[in-house]
Amino acid sequence: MSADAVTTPVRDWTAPAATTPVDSVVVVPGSKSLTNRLLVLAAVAEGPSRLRRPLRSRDTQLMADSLRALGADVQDVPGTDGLDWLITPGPLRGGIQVDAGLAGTVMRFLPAVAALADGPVTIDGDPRARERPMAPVLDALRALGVEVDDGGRGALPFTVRGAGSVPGGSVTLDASASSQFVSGLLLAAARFERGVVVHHDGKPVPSQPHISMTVEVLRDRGVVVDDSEPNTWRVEPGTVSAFDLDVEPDLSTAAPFLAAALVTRGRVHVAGWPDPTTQAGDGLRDILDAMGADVTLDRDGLTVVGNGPIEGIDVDLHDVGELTPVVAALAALAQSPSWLRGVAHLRGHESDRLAALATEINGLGGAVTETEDGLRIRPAALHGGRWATYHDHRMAMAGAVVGLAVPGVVVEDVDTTAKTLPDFTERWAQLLG
Ligand SMILES: O=C(O)C1=C[C@@H](OP(=O)(O)O)[C@@H](O)[C@H](O)C1
Ligand SMILES: C=C(OP(=O)(O)O)C(=O)O
Repeated sequence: MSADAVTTPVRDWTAPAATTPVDSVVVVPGSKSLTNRLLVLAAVAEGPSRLRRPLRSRDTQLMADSLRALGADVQDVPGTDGLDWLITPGPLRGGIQVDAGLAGTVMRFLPAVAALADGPVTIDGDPRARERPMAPVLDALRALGVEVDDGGRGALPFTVRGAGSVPGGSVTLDASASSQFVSGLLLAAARFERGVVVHHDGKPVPSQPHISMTVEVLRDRGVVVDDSEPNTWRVEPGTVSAFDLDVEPDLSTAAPFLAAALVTRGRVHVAGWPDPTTQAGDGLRDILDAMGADVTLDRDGLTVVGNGPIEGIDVDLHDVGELTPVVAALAALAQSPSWLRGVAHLRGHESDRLAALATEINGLGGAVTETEDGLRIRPAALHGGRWATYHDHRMAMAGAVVGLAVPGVVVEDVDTTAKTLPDFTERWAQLLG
């Protein structure tokens, strides 16, 4: 959808209340963050790559479509479990427009790739995407020798004037609003003439596991990355090796399903939980344990059992911000107060998640106070009502979690979950049997 597109009718969905404890084995699809990183790397690699069990969702389709427009051949091929992606890199071409939708990974990862194209690449997205912070990436690209036209907005839409090559070099930016600013520069930097040295200067960078993920996927492709100095990342110029690999399941997508074990005092097993992993969602193990669940990781996967009331939690979510909506939903159902801290940057996510969570939980009778960088959530008796989702997949999933315990929660525009999980409501029905 472009910012000017006509909006389609939305589907409201009454979240099913659980009448019995859930007891379910859940298979979640591939990680959004890994799929979109690997698609980018495949498009700048030295040969064809195969992505097995990739996530197929709005965010990853937008990335695949954008890379096709840029000249990569991205084919659907039958895999062992659904369709794989076979990506053959081609000369990167300009003279195109691409749609980032509401995908942070597309809007922040593509500009550096577009800079390698042989002409202008215009990137736009949903209306809300135009409000998401973008300026540090565009300014950094300019400092690295790339021409970017953004009409002075520092936001979508903008045009990267690809010149076929990027000089690269050293750049300082403030990545306190999003780790994706750093990841987006590093992912394409091996193809810059001098590589890149990125320095962060500002409040701490959020979502550190996502930067570790970027560094790891680059190193696994033979790219030399030095992250030994705090807040500095150096990528040497060189080639990116082609690959053939399985995408790990998306652990952040697992969050609402695991939360259901606590809410219903049931049991949920997520198959194939990777260990070790750089995914932020792995933080769920400690968070759910602290909220009163029994959490067991073994070679088959992760099992979460809810045996008693949900405990409130005092937690800094700065590194794992994308878990906040589901943690807030659990906190709203807890028997003791919670304080979710360190997530001011969530105001620039798909929605202003702090405002959205406070508004929606309070709208059901909750007791939530927004702080500058988080939420204070006190126990309160909740009642049914409408739950607005603000085009935010994780708001919809948080509404589903609340609805397990509170009959009559109507999640507006539930299909916004297509950003990362197109068949969310079917999977939720399966979870509840
Ligand atoms: O690089 C990535 O794949 C992501 C980084 C994080 O972004 P922020 O650092 O903007 O929070 C995370 O919240 C987002 O869901 C995915
Ligand atoms: C912040 C998120 O997404 P994006 O990749 O669009 O930033 C998210 O999925 O929680």
